[in-house]
Amino acid sequence: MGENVEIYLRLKPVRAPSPCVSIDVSENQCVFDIPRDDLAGYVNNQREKYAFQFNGVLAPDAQQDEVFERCAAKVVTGALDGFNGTVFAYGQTGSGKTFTITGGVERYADRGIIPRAISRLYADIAKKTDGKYEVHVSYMEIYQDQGYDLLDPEHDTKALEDLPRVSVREDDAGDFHLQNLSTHRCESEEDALNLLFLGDTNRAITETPMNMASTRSHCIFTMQVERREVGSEIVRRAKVNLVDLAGSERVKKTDVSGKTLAEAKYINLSLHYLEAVVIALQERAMGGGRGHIPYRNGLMTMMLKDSLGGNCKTVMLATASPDHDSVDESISTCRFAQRIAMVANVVTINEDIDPALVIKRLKRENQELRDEIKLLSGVNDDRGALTESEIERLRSRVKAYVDGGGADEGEGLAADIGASMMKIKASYEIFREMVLRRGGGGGVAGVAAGGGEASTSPRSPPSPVVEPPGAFDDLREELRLMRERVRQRDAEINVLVGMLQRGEGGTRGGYRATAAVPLVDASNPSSTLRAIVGENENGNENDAASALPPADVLADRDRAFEHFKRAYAQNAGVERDKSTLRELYAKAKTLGERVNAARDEINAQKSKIEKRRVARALKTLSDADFDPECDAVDQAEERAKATIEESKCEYRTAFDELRDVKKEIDRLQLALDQSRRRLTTDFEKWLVMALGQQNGDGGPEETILTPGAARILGQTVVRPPGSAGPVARYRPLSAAEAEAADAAEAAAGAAAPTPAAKTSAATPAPVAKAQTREPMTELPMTGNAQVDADIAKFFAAKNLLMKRAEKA
Ligand SMILES: Nc1ncnc2c1ncn2[C@@H]1O[C@H](COP(=O)(O)OP(=O)(O)OP(=O)(O)O)[C@@H](O)[C@H]1O
Repeated sequence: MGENVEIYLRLKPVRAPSPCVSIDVSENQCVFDIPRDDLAGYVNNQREKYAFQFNGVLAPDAQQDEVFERCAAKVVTGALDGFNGTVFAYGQTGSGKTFTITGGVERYADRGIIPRAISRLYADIAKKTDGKYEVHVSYMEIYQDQGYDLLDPEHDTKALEDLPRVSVREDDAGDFHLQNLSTHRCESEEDALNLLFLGDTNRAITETPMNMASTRSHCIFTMQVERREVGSEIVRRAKVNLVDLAGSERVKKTDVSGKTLAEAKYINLSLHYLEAVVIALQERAMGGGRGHIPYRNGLMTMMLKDSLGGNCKTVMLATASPDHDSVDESISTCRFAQRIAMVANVVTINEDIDPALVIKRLKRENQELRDEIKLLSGVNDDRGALTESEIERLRSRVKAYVDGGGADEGEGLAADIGASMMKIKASYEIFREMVLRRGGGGGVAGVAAGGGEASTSPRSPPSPVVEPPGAFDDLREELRLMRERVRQRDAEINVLVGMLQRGEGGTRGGYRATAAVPLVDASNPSSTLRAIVGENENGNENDAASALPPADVLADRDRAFEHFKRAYAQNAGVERDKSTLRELYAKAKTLGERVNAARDEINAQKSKIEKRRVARALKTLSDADFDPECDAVDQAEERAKATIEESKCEYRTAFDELRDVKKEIDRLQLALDQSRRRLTTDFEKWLVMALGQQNGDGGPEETILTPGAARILGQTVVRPPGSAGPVARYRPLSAAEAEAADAAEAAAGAAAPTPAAKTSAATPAPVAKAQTREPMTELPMTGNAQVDADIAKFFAAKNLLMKRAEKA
């Protein structure tokens, strides 16, 4: 997609704006109307009116959020879609470039494009569900055409020379690569903001006294965004450059000498190179020029190669001061912007194939092909017979496959057989024997003894299999264990479903349907209760928990919970974790205060230095004899720098500690959440069992609950035909029954039962309702079509609830 660079003009608020400068925000125009008398000192004395057109004009009262939304937000959003982007500020010294790109330190609302871009990027990433995003950040300063890494964590920075130097390498395709510039992975917005703060602080304290109040260097903050789609080999990479260029004023006007002149020359030179690149691009856009774009001349132009004439959405923010003295510089800024607007970029999504994933896939395909070749050529099968252990391994694979039938087992079987025809045939033999013996053991004698040959020979018709004594014992035992496991799962499902329904605050506030629960080991009920509650602190079993609480405690869910919690072994650990968490919070608070205090101190010292430099700059202008080189060592500034240095150490130490504490808090909170969930689940199980046991009943197959007990559990009780008295047999409702119960309740206009936790055991309403229902028929599995359909419906409903429970 061909896209021209967008240009915006931002005027800085000044006390006395020149009457020569006017803007039309709705027309995006800025007009300089200069009386003929004033022309002598200005850029072109043949004209008196200059009108410049922009993509947008931001008036002096435009706020930082408007500037971000209009100029930079789309560039940030584009990066998430894989488009490179650059926003750069260009204008004379003091016109507001740094204020626009980085922001002011006084007010939160003054934060500039970089911190806002960081926040927006992470906020947008949080909303994305289409893949995994990673952000890397780098921050570089270019001073006298030399790059410096502002984010080097190793060095104790006192001067610019302390920072690592960045160099550029050009590859065969003419692309430039930065070397020795650190990039930092940022998991969160906070990480990225802290790096920005570190870079800004380094930038402030490495300014030389000769810099005065103006920035003599270019700064580039880069965010690289990488997106990987789940299950795809394609990776999208895009980078966003946020650039604060050095002041663009002319040397002759600033009338400086010595080191400042050298700096100004460098700045002018690099901006001159920038201008040369832009002019060459403009000529190319108009169909002329030599086609060569002189990016290679300077570091800044190499850095901006993609942004100017390359694959990048680029926005230029021209900043200008609308006061009388700055009119000529403002006109030249606007002229430069007009040239930039001619530059056309070709913007494409940066998608790449992730080589690691491709290698993995190719390796897999390769292996499959090798297997296929072996299979077709029978290479592997000229070896001897399968060994006993190979056959045993195959047997257990085949058995697992038959038992589980899941994808994993299937893959396991295929992986084990590989490309060996001999193993495939042996597997068929094992299948055959299993079918003939109905899953019984027995060797694959033919395979073992005769090897490949024996296994391939046609088999004689199956002879009637005589079951050897005890042949099925292990299978029966296995079956019994499996049934047991199924029953346990059912109990867990019921607890989950109940929790889900109560959590959802459904219309009825209680269990809709419940299966018979294998609640208590009939032979030793209290052992089951003990198993849930666990061992106490000393490693002894907890008798308090296995002892049933009094009936009135069990009848009140809240009190029952308190009873359970007191006895619950893991509760002591939870309480300990809670108190550790409280301590960690207090520690984090103190550390946070230390970080903020250090940050405030650094900012205060930074603005102190800035003010001193402004004062000295003014003195340079007003006092002809003042020599900035002689006044280079300003004691107060040196002290301020030393304080910044100390505060920086304090900031880093406190921040590192805070990060560690935060990680610990996150871990502990996760553990606590898990413990809380376990506590609730175990309580539900315990309550079901305790209530079942209280009734003096409960066996492996089903539990007898009184209607009151059922109500405490929040369950709907269905009275089977013929049952009478205070005891209700507790069994599943079919989906049809549940629907019928709903309809009956709605028709009766009855209020939904309150959540079980708050229902008193004496409240008869829900039970009375259950008792007045038509007696339901038991659900014998007789093959009766209607009954089977009901069962099927019930399980469908149960599965649905299970899925929702899992989701929840
Ligand atoms: N839009 C604005 N609103 C309020 N204050 C501003 C605005 N623009 C700039 N300023 C103030 O003007 C002063 C100079 O601005 P800034 O440092 O951003 O200029 P600059 O163009 O980056 O200068 P240099 O080329 O020296 O880096 C600062 O004190 C800044 O707070």
